[in-house]
Amino acid sequence: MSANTAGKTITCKAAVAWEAGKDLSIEEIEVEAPKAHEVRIEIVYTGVCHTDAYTLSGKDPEGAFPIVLGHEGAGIVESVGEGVTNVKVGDNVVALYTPECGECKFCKSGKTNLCGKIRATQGKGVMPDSTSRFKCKGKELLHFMGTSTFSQYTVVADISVVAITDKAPMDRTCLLGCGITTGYGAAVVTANVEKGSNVAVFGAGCVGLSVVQGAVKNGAEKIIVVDVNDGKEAWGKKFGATDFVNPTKLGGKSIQEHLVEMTDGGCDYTFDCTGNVGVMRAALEACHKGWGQSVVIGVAAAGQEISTRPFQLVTGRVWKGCAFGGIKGRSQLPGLVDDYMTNKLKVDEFITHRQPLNKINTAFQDMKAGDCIRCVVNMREA
Ligand SMILES: NC(=O)C1=CN([C@@H]2O[C@H](COP(=O)(O)OP(=O)(O)OC[C@H]3O[C@@H](n4cnc5c(N)ncnc54)[C@H](O)[C@@H]3O)[C@@H](O)[C@H]2O)C=CC1
Ligand SMILES: N[C@@H](CCC(=O)N[C@@H](CSC=O)C(=O)NCC(=O)O)C(=O)O
Ligand SMILES: [Zn+2]
Ligand SMILES: [Zn+2]
Repeated sequence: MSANTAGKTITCKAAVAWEAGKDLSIEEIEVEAPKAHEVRIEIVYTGVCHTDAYTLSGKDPEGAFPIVLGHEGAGIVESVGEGVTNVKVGDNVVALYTPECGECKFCKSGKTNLCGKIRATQGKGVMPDSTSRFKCKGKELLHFMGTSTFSQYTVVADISVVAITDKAPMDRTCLLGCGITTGYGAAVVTANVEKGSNVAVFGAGCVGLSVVQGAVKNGAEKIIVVDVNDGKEAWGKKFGATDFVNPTKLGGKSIQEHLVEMTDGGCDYTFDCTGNVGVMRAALEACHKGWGQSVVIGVAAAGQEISTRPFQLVTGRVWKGCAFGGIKGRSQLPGLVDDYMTNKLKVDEFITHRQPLNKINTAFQDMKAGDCIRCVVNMREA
């Protein structure tokens, strides 16, 4: 399609979220050509993440409608706007909801993967020039997380995309656009789990299992998966967890008390991968006095707040969090793809469900079922 479509508007199918709390609607939409420093991508596969469902539910304070959701996508560059040098037509790419400009205060700090360059417009659902590239039935549609991967074609800022090898299958690399990278990075980059550590991972979905994978990579000794779903014990063990605890089966004892007993005083690292603020508190309080670190990864609903006794922090526990695992997408994602290609990073194992674009609402239902780790949507099957 690229030879004929560069510079022109493309009409394609997309799953449109017209309003909060309603199913997505498969529509023909118009996708404008990329402007300067923008890239138009044919999205070939996208994952569906709980954050998409969270925004669709209406609980995201930044959520606005109508919008094209989706942020876990892989595809092929169809055309580029003026001044784009980091990717070219035909490149296989992954869309990045955490961009990397390399020039802003955040990027230059060496302390975070959060890039400030386009965050304000991204949060408002528009491109960096404050306009949208999507239209449907004469109405403008908003962009989501700078990526909008639930469209067969999308436009992103050039700093929100990274080229990867064309040898890696896109139905797998799409998952590196969020869930796997988030959990793995949280363990390997954000916490930088030490060899021999005790680790507890609350919530064994795609994110939590990826934390387990990262903790194994860094040589953790004890990796305890905590989940209310007993079916997650086998999943945890498959990724290298050593223990499993169902917190609803402790006969009245709190999960933090149980973990402190299991680990001779508390965990060196804990991770919340549930988005439940009560779990976040338990994860902090399960940490070892003096040095235990708890990483918040889960996205809590609007209005929810975390709390604990300040004494927990006075006595040396550390509460922190991360987005996209602390991974810098343009610098570090190609390395993760290489790790996948050389069997150092599990990706295939996360795919439990598949759907075509025209069944994307079924993909959302799949995601909410207890047996789903990730559902991958084929965007060419509409
Ligand atoms: N910070 C970031 O950059 C990112 C955050 N997220 C967020 O991470 C969270 C996890 O995502 P997924 O793994 O895809 O979700 P998931 O729903 O597949 O997994 C969550 C797991 O937590 C378990 N769980 C629920 N309540 C629990 C409780 N009270 N105690 C113990 N376990 C409990 C569930 O049984 C499930 O196995 C979501 O909130 C998502 O929005 C996702 C990607 C990136
Ligand atoms: N918009 C929400 C917060 C949603 C959120 O925390 N998003 C994460 C990624 S979750 C991916 O599945 C994120 O990247 N956060 C950093 C950021 O700058 O948005 C709200 O307003 O609460
Ligand atoms: Zn996500
Ligand atoms: Zn930046």
